[in-house]
Amino acid sequence: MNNLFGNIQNSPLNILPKDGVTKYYGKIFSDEECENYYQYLLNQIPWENDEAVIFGKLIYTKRKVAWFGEKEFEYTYSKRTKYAKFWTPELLELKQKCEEISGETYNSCLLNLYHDGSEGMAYHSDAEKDLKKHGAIASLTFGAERKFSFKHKQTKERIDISLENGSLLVMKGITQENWLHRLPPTTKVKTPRINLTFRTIEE
Ligand SMILES: O=C(O)CCC(=O)C(=O)O
Ligand SMILES: [Fe+2]
Repeated sequence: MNNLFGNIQNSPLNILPKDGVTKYYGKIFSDEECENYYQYLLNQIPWENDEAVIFGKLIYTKRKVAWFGEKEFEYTYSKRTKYAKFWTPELLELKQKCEEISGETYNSCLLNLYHDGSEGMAYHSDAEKDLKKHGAIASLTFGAERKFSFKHKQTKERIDISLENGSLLVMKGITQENWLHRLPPTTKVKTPRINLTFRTIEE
């Protein structure tokens, strides 16, 4: 069906049974686009690994991070204030693609580089005060396919999904209020995965 944005697949179903809306669009890039973006991100992003507090979350793992946005948004990093770097043309392309497909807008992006399955991210929700309340978060995956898990804060119900190369996942509505999510470590994955989460910062 054609709409404002061209030829977009039917909106996928909510993968959460209640208390939030999270949609998995599957692979949205061609194999060639995936490879080009993967190489670009791996080699051209100024990855940093250090302790950091981003959106109130202490980061102390081996995974690397980078932070971009439409302006120099600030965040606390090892007790120093760091500023978002301005979008690169490639990140802007990726942002626009997420916006077209999800029908939402974003003004910043946190990037994560997990070198292999030994690196992951513990259960958390992304609902810090700087983030727009109930704002959508669009998550892109390039590289290794990894499992991603949700856990309901009250019922402890779990939902697992596999995030494939070139895929888009969008969490929105009251998802962050009611569900935690994590990227579990695994011994099975030996290659890097790059994740981009597009978000909306409110000042
Ligand atoms: O790597 C992922 O898929 C998730 C990353 C994440 O949850 C975050 O950066 O807040
Ligand atoms: Fe998150």
